[in-house]
Amino acid sequence: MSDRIKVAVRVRKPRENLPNVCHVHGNTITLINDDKKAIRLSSPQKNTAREFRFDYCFGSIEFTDNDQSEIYEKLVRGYVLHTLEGYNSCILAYGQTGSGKTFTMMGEKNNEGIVPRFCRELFEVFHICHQDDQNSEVFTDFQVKCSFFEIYNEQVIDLLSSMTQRKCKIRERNDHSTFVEGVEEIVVHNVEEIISCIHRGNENRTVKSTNMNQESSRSHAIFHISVNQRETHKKTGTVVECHSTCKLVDLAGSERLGNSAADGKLRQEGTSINKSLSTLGRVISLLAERDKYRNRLVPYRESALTWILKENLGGNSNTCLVACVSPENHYESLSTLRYASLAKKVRTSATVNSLSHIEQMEELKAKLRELQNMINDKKPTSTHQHSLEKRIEDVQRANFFLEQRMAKESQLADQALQSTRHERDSLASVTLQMLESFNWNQQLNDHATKLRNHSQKLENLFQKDRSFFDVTLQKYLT
Ligand SMILES: Nc1ncnc2c1ncn2[C@@H]1O[C@H](COP(=O)(O)OP(=O)(O)OP(=O)(O)O)[C@@H](O)[C@H]1O
Repeated sequence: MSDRIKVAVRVRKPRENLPNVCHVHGNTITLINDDKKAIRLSSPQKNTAREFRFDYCFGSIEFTDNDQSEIYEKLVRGYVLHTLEGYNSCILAYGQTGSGKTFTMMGEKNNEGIVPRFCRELFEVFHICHQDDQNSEVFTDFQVKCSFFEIYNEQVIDLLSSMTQRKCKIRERNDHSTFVEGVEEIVVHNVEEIISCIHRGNENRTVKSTNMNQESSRSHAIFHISVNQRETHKKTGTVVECHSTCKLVDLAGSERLGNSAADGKLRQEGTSINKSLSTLGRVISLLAERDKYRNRLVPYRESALTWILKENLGGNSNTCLVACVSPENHYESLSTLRYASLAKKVRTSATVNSLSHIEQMEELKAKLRELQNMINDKKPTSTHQHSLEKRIEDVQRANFFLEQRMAKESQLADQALQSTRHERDSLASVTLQMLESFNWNQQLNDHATKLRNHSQKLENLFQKDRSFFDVTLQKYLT
């Protein structure tokens, strides 16, 4: 789905005794000059007055809890749903220092901002889905991981790592999207775990006191949520997987160095912040006029911030910019509103990152084909070719020796086999002879037994005859 970046403006309450130069009417903002004359944000070519409209405008007259929940409900809830539908999302808070970016993103203890509210709702929806699963034909399994890092002086620092100041690198994938390598990704199972990650990361953020803000963020902070959903059809067993990410970004404040920075370190931080924000501005303005500057290279790589946000600014993402305005300063407010209205023109093209197992297999097969083609197409350079040829020679030589050794061993094995066979045959004939003599002995035994039986019978007959003779002789004598 191709859609433009949504832009919301949040005007905070002016500081004590300072005039409010920014007025909110519905979705329109009017900027008032110090002499109370309305300044028309006019186009330079035509001198016609023009009002700037945004998708949402929030004017904070009173600091109430409603402000935070109103922004969440009108603007952010939709992005929770996008994430659950499988789209990548990104919400960025932009504005001058002290304008309320951290307040908008993180909030305060009893008045939470976008990030904790987003996480709470995400887990609430999972809970509802699990309850629904009992009556549904599909079973959904969710896995949520989060990471939290900051970009401080152009370096990416992991805010959840157990190692202090763990620096990470930004890498590009084959599909040209970027990621932070080596950042700790924590698997979270419930709201408590994810909220504790937010708190832990916030405690590790680089914050300092400046002339403009007691607790000024000196870095861009990115809370990254990745959601894996696995839907299994109970009857058919078909599985559909879906992976989406959401980046919630609290940018460091744009600042006029004369206003905010005093010593060298603060100045250096301020310069680095302004540099990355101006690269973000250039990327946004080139993307806003994409049709006009189709052949111009978008300078994503010129700052760590734009390099990490590449996909969210010009690729597969539903993105939203919340521009925070401090209404006491006309110049700063004007600059923020101009930045925000430029972002309105940028289009991204979000697609659902969902894959069935068959599609996943196809994707893997395609990757395998790609790799095979790469191997086949690889044309070695002359030095590479030389070393390859040498290796082939070595392998062939080793192969020859192996063959020789195998032939010798097989000859020895043949000889051993012959002598074993001979020994076996002679043993067999001895066994046969022994068997024959054993049989003969057996026969002799049988004959002896028979003879013994016969002699026994003869003895019996003889005994009988003898007794008969004795009886007859007795009779005769008497
Ligand atoms: N809408 C608001 N309601 C209540 N308090 C606010 C609001 N906006 C800002 N504040 C308060 O103003 C102060 C400065 O806000 P915050 O630190 O959020 O500014 P920031 O834009 O993040 O500044 P920096 O860029 O210097 O970090 C904080 O004390 C914050 O509580």
